[in-house]
This record gives sequence, structure tokens and C-alpha cells, in this order.
Amino acid sequence: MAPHFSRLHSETPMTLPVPNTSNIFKVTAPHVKYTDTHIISDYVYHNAIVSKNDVEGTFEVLPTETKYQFKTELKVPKVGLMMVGWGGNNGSTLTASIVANRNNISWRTKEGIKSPNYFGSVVQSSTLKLGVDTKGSDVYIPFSQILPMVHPNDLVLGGWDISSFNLAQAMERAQVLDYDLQRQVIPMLQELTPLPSIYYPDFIAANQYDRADNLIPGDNKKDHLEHIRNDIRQFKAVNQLDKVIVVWTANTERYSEIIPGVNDTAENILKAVEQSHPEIAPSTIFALACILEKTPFINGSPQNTFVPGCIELAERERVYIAGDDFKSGQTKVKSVLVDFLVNAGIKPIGITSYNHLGNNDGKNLSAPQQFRSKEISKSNVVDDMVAANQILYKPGEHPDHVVVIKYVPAVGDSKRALDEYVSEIFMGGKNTISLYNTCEDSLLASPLILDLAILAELMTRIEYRVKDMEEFEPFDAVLSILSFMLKAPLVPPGTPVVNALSKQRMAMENFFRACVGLAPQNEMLLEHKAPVCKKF
Ligand SMILES: NC(=O)c1ccc[n+]([C@@H]2O[C@H](COP(=O)([O-])OP(=O)(O)OC[C@H]3O[C@@H](n4cnc5c(N)ncnc54)[C@H](O)[C@@H]3O)[C@@H](O)[C@H]2O)c1
Ligand SMILES: O=P([O-])([O-])O[C@@H]1[C@@H](O)[C@H](O)[C@@H](O)[C@H](O)[C@@H]1O
Repeated sequence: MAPHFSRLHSETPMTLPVPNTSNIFKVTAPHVKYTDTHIISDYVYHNAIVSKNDVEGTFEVLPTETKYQFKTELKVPKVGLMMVGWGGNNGSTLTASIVANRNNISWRTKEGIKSPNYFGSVVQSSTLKLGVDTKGSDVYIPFSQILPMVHPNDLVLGGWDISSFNLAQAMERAQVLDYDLQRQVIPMLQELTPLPSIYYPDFIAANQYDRADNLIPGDNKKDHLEHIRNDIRQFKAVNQLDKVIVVWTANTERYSEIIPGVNDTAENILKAVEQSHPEIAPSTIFALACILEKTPFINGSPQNTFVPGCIELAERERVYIAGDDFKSGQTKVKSVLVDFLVNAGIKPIGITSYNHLGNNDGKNLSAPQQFRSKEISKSNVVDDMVAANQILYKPGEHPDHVVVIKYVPAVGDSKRALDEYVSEIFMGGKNTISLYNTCEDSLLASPLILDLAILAELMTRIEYRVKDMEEFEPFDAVLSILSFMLKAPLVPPGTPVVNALSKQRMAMENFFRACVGLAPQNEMLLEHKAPVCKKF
């Protein structure tokens, strides 16, 4: 009888260092092919089709297999990141932070010397398990090494703002970064000035009026669309870029009304722009401009930028879009905690998310219509987790869920977030979890802009095909694979929305694993649970 595998000693998992090349590992297997330009991997996607017998209340499960082939272009292009709202807290903080990282600028604080980093970026500061070593210990690599990706330090930065402040002035206005860091990056940031943008007062709070001194002239929305398109082309040409990614990190807009014949189809929305229809928002103008320029566009705010006509145009033009609303703080915690509670068989019945903050985002959100956009994106995050457990919740039953945001200038960007989760537990018991969270909100959101832009660019280099497809094709235009970074994930019409953070991370990680020929991470650790008859 073959020797049983001896009990493993629990060695600390190993994380390989971040190399200066993208070929930190190679998968040796017949189903993975490396060429000079691509990785091509075969992947068998396992699913299970369930049919219910309503009479007996039983299910029949039919396991299925779909054979995919993924092709990833290895060459990392020269990429520009253009931010709409570049002069805001997020945009200026991210710009200063990239400059600090790129130039390895450290700074002094009362706690001592601080060094630049990309903490909070999944791509730059998280790892994923590659496999186990010959002793059975886990081997982890930096997430950024699973496939060749753009490094944040190499991003060429640009963008637009309705405020004329240069990036140094914007950074000072934001009051997010330590002074000794600001002092050192000012010379580099004062050279950076946002392009003039489009400002339709009706879409953001009236209290933003004073900032709006950097505007594209006129009120013709078709001219505005073409102006933005030209800005993108010019930025790409002047900086000799291969690609540009545009991220909306400008103010939260009110929701746009969906009007049949205006913004319900690709053809109608382009016609509505020609007619300068009042219901076309600035963010939608930017999205349309990007789609027509074959440039991925990501919405980091909660408004419904992607009205049906915009989505239809993206799908027609096969240009990637993603949104909505960076998932950075309370909502990120909520998408973990509710997932944990419900999957532990504990029933949240009351969720209260209160916060106050004093930055310009909070000022804009102090207006009812802009707050309503944010309230929607912050409130829908538990729907999928609740719907998945019909033991705890009857169909249509939901926890009480309240979102409160108050504007308190005195605290600046240092958001104070208080959350309370009241749950029913065993035998009529109650459990209350209270959380108090304070931090510079922009330091949580800025790294997500990097992840969104870098992964969106990576997705433009990956194609797939299944049986009967001669050619490789891009994925659906709506990049739901980016949902980990977003509060209200946009998904292809008619497909499910997943908010649980663990599922979002699993989907993203396993997709990239499949692109290099690795099976999904399943954490079964069978090698430690069942006798194995062969060495690792
Ligand atoms: N933690 C976070 O900071 C966080 C988390 C999730 C979502 N968000 C969202 O990200 C966005 C930016 O957040 P922020 O803290 O940087 O806000 P901010 O108010 O500091 O920055 C927004 C910037 O957008 C500019 N702007 C407004 N309308 C514009 C337009 N039409 N074109 C170009 N620029 C325009 C403003 O002048 C301002 O400089 C907000 O919508 C916010 O709700 C932020
Ligand atoms: O990310 P999160 O903490 O759930 O939500 C945040 C809100 O609590 C905050 O009031 C708002 O200003 C930020 O834009 C962000 O949306």
C-alpha cells in the first residue's frame, strides 16, 4: 500500500517577492500555451442546472461543463488614466500619491517617517494563492503578478475638472495628505492642470456653483460630446499612449429620468445629445464620448450614468464600461458582515449606516437629490445575500436598512461612520454589532481608482472563445468582473447582481487563474484531509 502522506507541519505560507518582470511564474501543463505575445489557456467551466419539481418540492441537478479558451496579450501598453473630477479629493490625493510612490518620496509625521505605498489597492497590496510547495505549504504571489498588468507608477495622469485649481492647489484644498508630503510634491503637481469640463447645474448640488470656473463654453451637448472626444484623442497623441482609461470621480449627480425615445436606446440617446436634451447628464456625455472613442469608462459615483441607451451603445461598440460608486468604507464592511451573518444562519433585522464628513463630497451630498443617488447605492448592497437565504427571510422580506449622511465641515475628509447591525439569533435572542470607523475617506477610495483602471485595461487584453467560435471575442461590454471595487455593480442586462465581497473577490481571482490555466481556488485542502497516494 502506498505510504500515506505524513501530517503536514504548518509552515508560514510563502509569498514570493514582487519581481521586476511579469513572468514570476509559469504553468507547465498541456492545456496552457505560452507564445511570445500571448498566454492561451483551456478552461473547463463547471456549472449545475437545477430544475424544480413543484409538486414534490424536489430539485433535479444536472452538472454541466463548458470548454473555454482564454487568450491574454502579454505586452503591457503605455496607459493614460484620465479622471473626471481630477481636482477633487480623490483625484488630487491619488495623483499626489502616485507622484510620491514614483519618486519614492518619504515624509515626516509626529509618528515618524512615512514611506509611500499602495495599501488599499487589491492589485498592488493583496496576494493570491498560487498553490502549495513540496512540503504542502501555501505559496502566495502578489495579485499584480497573476497576469501582466500596468504598474500605477507608469500611468500617465490627466483629466478634467469644473474647477480651475491645478493639482497642487487641489491637493491643498482637499486637506487629505500630510503637510510634509504635500510640501515635497507641490512642484510636480502645480504643473498639472485639469482640462475644462461640462457643467450642467441641475445635476449636482447648487453649493458646487462657486467651483465652476473651468468650463467648456456653450450649452450645446453635441459640441460638448465632440470636445471631450477630442480631449481624449489629444491626450493620447500628446503622451504617445497606447490606451486611455477614463474614471468618473467627479461629484455625485442626481439620477437621470429614463425617458422612452430619449435615453432608452443607443440611437435615441445620440439623437437626444444632438438636440441638447436637458435630461442628458454630464457623466453620460463623458460615457458616450468614451464609448465613441473606444475608451473604457468607469463610474465611481452612484448616479445612473449608464442609462439604457448608453449601455446599448457600449454593447454595440464593444467598449468596456463599469460602475457604480467606489466601494470603499461602510458599504464594503456591510458586504462582508451581512454575508457572514446570513451565512452563519444569523438574521440581520436592522442595519443602520450613519456617517458625517466635511469634505466637498459631503457638501454635494447634503443636497437631497444627490444624497438620494448615494442612498440607493448604499442601500441595495444586501439584497443578494438576503435573497439567498429563504430559511431566514420569507420572499420579499428584508432587514430594516437606513442610510444617513450628514455634512459637518469641521471633520473634513475624516469621515466618522457609525454602523449598527441588529440580528435575531438562537431561540429568540438578539445580537447587536456596533461599529465606529474613522478615516480619510479619500485614502480608502483613491486606491480603488487604480484597481478599476488597471484591471479594466487588463480586460481589454483578454479574449475568449468556446466551441463553434472561430475567432476569439471580447467579453460583454459591462465589466461586472470589477464589482469588488463598486457599491452598486453594473451587470449585463438581465444578469444577477452579486454584492458579497467574498464572492466578488473569488470571481475576479478565479477568472484570472483560469486565464493562466489554473483551476478555481476552492480551499478544500483535500491533501490535508484525505490520505494521498502520491507526493506533491
Ligand atoms: N471615499 C470616497 O471618497 C468615495 C467613496 C465612494 C464614492 N465616492 C464618490 O467619488 C466622487 C468623488 O469623491 P471626492 O471625495 O473626490 O469628491 P470631491 O467633491 O472632492 O471631487 C469631485 C470633483 O469633481 C469636480 N466636478 C464636479 N462636476 C464635474 C464635471 N461635470 N466635470 C468635471 N469635474 C467635475 C468638482 O469640482 C470636484 O473637484 C463623488 O461622487 C463621491 O460620492 C467617493
Ligand atoms: O463607501 P461608503 O463608506 O459606504 O460610502 C461613503 C459614504 O459613507 C460617504 O458619506 C460618501 O461621502 C462617500 O462618497 C462614500 O460613498
